[in-house]
Amino acid sequence: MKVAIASDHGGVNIRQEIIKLMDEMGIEYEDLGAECGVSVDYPDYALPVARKVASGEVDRGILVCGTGIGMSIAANKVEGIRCALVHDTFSAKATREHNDSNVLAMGERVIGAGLARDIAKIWLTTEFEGGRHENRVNKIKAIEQNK
Ligand SMILES: O=C(CO)[C@H](O)[C@H](O)[C@H](O)COP(=O)(O)O
Repeated sequence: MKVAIASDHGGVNIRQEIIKLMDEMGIEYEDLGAECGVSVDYPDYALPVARKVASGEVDRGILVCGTGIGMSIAANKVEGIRCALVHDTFSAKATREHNDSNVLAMGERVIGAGLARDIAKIWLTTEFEGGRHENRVNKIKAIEQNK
């Protein structure tokens, strides 16, 4: 699996923690910034990650900002992206099993690095269940295509 990861200035610490986790897990990743200590605009970081996931260049994306909200709103504007804003381990598992989410967003001003690490680990290792959930995800895809 290959993952693209990015944060704005509000999410640098959790991004570094998740990069450490992916190194430990042997997961290949592309780190798309932002540089530490510079104030940036989160859509400029959400978009490249979302586009790489949507095009199939990478399998998944992880985005971190202060709340995770701005990143998730921006990423979900890209066709094919199902970005889940997650701050608990139950949702991390459920959004993979039920929504087949392909981007994870978290907020560094909301949760600590330890919980973010647990969430990312679960999200990265949980499979989509398919079945009834596949029908529902297909309905989301149909909305995108105005069907
Ligand atoms: O997108 C956000 C809010 O929805 C993020 O939390 C940003 O990191 C935040 O808005 C950045 O705020 P700052 O005051 O410029 O640090």
